[in-house]
Amino acid sequence: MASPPPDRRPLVISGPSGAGKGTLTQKLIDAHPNTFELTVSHTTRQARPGEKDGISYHFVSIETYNTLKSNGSLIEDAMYTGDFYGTSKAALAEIFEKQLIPILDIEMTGVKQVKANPEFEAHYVSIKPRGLDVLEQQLRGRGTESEHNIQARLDQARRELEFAETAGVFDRVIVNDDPERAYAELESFVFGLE
Ligand SMILES: Nc1ncnc2c1ncn2[C@@H]1O[C@H](COP(=O)(O)OP(=O)(O)OP(=O)(O)O)[C@@H](O)[C@H]1O
Repeated sequence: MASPPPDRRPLVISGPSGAGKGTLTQKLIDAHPNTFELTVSHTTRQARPGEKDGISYHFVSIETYNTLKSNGSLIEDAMYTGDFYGTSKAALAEIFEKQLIPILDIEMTGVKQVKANPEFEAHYVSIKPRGLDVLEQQLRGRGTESEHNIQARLDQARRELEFAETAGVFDRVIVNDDPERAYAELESFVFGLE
């Protein structure tokens, strides 16, 4: 897998929280650091232990977030279980300047916005969990979320799974039944090997 993907369009990866999209995305970036880079979103949510500002997210106040939104700095923005998340044009530009392919790990509201933007051409991949029960186990196992937050994420997951079925949105839906197999499918897809 030495040669870069022929298609340099950004990659949008979506799917319910806990489906493993973060892990699969990170694996793709770790395996191909000279090809892909994750866009760093702005968010109003609190940083979790171990998350670093400017690396996991740009953690900002609601005031700062609203300013970015109102001055048109965000290419997409979404509210997710009570917090705001958005991709700045600057975060994308930084990656393009390095001649790398941006990967956006975003939820469905954000996907709808970039999908509707004629100036933003991308590949769209949805990652699905094997089932909602598996998702629930993963969310609980992580131990970072409150019960209320877990329920909110599961409700959102149901909506995300329905959205993934919408014809014409995703170029590929990958079921994360086995992490190795799902990764192989993602890699083959993005490198245009199939
Ligand atoms: N800029 C953005 N626009 C829209 N959605 C975003 C953006 N940044 C992050 N998200 C989405 O917000 C959701 C919550 O992200 P967060 O990091 O708080 O939780 P998470 O449970 O760790 O997510 P995951 O397990 O899916 O990586 C995720 O589905 C993520 O894809």
